[in-house]
Amino acid sequence: MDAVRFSNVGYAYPDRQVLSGVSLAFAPGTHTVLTGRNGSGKSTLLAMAARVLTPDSGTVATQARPAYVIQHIEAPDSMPCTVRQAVEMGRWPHRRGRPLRAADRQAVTDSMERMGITELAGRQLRELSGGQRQRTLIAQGLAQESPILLLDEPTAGLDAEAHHLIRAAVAAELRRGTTVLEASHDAADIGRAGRVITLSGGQATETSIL
Ligand SMILES: Nc1ncnc2c1ncn2[C@@H]1O[C@H](COP(=O)(O)OP(=O)(O)OP(=O)(O)O)[C@@H](O)[C@H]1O
Repeated sequence: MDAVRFSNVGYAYPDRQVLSGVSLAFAPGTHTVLTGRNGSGKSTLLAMAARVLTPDSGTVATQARPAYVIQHIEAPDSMPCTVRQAVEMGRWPHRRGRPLRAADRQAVTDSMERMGITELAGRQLRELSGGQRQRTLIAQGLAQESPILLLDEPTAGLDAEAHHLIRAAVAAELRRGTTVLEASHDAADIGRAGRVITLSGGQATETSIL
């Protein structure tokens, strides 16, 4: 069974058609980078895999509920939330309303460590830099321990250390069999992927890797 499958998927925002008849299948444990110009539909495709958006036509199937790391988050002043609490949100799918258990706390602690944000645990999200917030979002995604990880430009705007930590986290996820689907413009990220798909004009094209 495929980890993620798009079958003849189309999607339009009110004023523009973004994707038309896209069919793609991703085998379990594979690493794919989605690339293409700004506005080509990478985020839209990932959001459909995460079930945040519903395709206008065609179907999207996933073997499990994916962990989805969006590109940016707003942290309004009126919303108090520490870094640790934000990462704990990644455990919601496991908890189904029950209190946090030792295994949940361990997953949260490990994910913060993997993203180098342990020292920030008690800080409010609104007090963080953009890069620190991005690390927090990725830690939240890792804490979900889903077999599918969707990353929307995870390294954009981050320093070299964060870049390295994210690459190490992706490599570790692949070793444990996670399917990783990542949007990126970064040549080094693209070079590391097992498979590269370019979006353009609403279509997805496989790019051969030499
Ligand atoms: N909420 C929205 N309402 C209307 N149009 C939107 C909305 N979100 C995205 N779009 C448009 O849909 C197209 C695809 O956007 P999308 O964010 O999927 O592209 P992307 O490939 O991820 O771009 P980038 O590289 O800039 O992140 C763009 O033309 C964008 O302007």
